[in-house]
Amino acid sequence: MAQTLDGRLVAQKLRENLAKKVQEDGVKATLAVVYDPADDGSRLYVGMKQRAAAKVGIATQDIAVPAHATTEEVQNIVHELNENPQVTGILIQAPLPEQVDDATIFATVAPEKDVDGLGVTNQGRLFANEAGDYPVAATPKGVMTLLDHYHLSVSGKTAVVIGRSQLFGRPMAALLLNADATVTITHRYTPAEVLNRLLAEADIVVIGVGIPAFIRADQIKEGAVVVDVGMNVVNGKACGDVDPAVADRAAWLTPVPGGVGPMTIATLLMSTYEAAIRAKENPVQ
Ligand SMILES: Nc1nc(=O)c2c([nH]1)NC[C@@H]1CN(c3ccc(C(=O)N[C@@H](CCC(=O)O)C(=O)O)cc3)C=[N+]21
Repeated sequence: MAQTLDGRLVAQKLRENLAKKVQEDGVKATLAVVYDPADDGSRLYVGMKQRAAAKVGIATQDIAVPAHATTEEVQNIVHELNENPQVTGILIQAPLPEQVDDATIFATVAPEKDVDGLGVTNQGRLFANEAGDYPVAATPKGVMTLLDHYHLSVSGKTAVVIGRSQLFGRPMAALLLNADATVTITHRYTPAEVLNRLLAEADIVVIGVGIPAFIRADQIKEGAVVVDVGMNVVNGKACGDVDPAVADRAAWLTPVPGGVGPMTIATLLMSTYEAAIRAKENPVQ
């Protein structure tokens, strides 16, 4: 039976440490969250982020995108937040209304306020494995923190990332590569037999495709580490992309809920705090 990678527990520790630091440093951080209020998931997750931020002493400001806003209009909202000295961090909650190009909006966020690391400057730094402090997408960074907490080294391991989004798959693969794993990214055009061949060899599998039970136990190598980034609702209950029976073959598995989700939120808050500290140390002239 797989051991649990308990994201809820680790995230709670991270938030407790962060709350102490925010208090000691007296840093004022304000996170602006730009989101689509017509998206059920976004309303739920934005509410969770606000409550978690309030508990650690980070202020939030939520900006609802009007239903018919154009990409340019949302860019203008972001420009104003970029110039607002009160706002230390900006999160673009995906997905925005469908007529808005998410990637263009991510790229509009000022790099020093881009706390989810989704703009081209910060993604470029990540892909170049640049040294130094810069924000990295919260979900994949949270996955790395969780693996590290359980002393699961990725160096020299074979990793398969399923999904190639700007939010998850691409930065996940970059982080694993930067940590010296041998990484393959698969996606919707990867033939099933290729995926199965790769999974049979994978020491680490990280999946985020939004399809319940996409991965079954017989596809996984015995003793693998399986990280489930999926966030689905089936019969009113949260579930991931991994069939629960995977626990019979994997050595380690993240639950849903209680795995990657809480790590994402704790990581976002830490990145928001770090951006506010950097802003204090290097004020923009
Ligand atoms: N720029 C951007 N960054 C994101 O990080 C981002 C985003 N856009 N858009 C949407 C997704 C989704 N997301 C979640 C975060 C936490 C939980 C979470 O904590 N879930 C709870 C369960 C919640 C429930 O019960 O439904 C858990 O897994 O335990 C879920 C989903 C962040 N996202």
